[in-house]
Amino acid sequence: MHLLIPAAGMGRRMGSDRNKLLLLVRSQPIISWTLQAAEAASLISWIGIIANPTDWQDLQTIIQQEKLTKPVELIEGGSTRQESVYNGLLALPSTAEQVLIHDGARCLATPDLFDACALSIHHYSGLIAAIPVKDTIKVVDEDGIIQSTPDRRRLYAAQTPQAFDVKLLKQCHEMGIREGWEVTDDAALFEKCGYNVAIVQGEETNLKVTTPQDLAIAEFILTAREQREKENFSV
Ligand SMILES: Nc1ccn([C@@H]2O[C@H](COP(=O)(O)OP(=O)(O)OP(=O)(O)O)[C@@H](O)[C@H]2O)c(=O)n1
Ligand SMILES: C[C@](O)(CO)[C@H](O)COP(=O)(O)O
Repeated sequence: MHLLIPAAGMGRRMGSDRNKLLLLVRSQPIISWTLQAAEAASLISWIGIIANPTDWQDLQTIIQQEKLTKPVELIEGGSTRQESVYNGLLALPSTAEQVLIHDGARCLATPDLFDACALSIHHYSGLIAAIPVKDTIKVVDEDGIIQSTPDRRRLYAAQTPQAFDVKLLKQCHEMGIREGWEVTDDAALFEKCGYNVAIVQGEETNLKVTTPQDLAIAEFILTAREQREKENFSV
């Protein structure tokens, strides 16, 4: 299975002066954790990192340090996540029939989650990892006045990995370009084109590192994981 990793963001909400994926969590760049999970996922055979050429040298160094056994390609990013993913789709090897797309910023996704999505995409043409929302969600008008409270039992928070049939996703992106659609995930393009998108159970810990607070939470989760591994090893 081919994996595209959008990694060409600016990290504005992080307030960082460089791509946030190069910031360290537990002494390793965020993107390193993402790559380690992709390397450990047994069903991923090829990795495309979509990034700005200004970061390519740093990324090459990280790729070498990680000693990845899977082929990795660097692909030029766009000015939005949507554009970056489209560039990634155009750069896929012609043999790729299905693709997983996973935000570089979701560095806590487990190899099992990648594999669960890679397995399930054989039954659907589009799917996403997602978890039921825990809060009550309000829809507001432009003045911030609540208009409605959707039934929480029908609400899910979208994560990545997201997986799709490559030909269909390319068509949806091209339709999006023609129609001027601006969306924040690939599933939204699929939905707008009238295709079904299924949900695979995501992970509570699969947060997108977006703000400085998320960095601290990611650090905490990775420390707890390492501690648990040590305890299991010593038993
Ligand atoms: N032009 C862009 C913008 C975002 N991304 C990637 O899409 C993922 C999700 O985006 P987000 O977390 O919003 O990252 P940033 O765009 O860097 O953050 P911000 O919106 O705060 O600037 C990240 O892995 C990011 O690198 C991308 O490949 N190309
Ligand atoms: C794709 C995504 O991670 C699903 O939650 C999210 O939509 C990315 O959005 P962002 O606006 O780029 O943070």
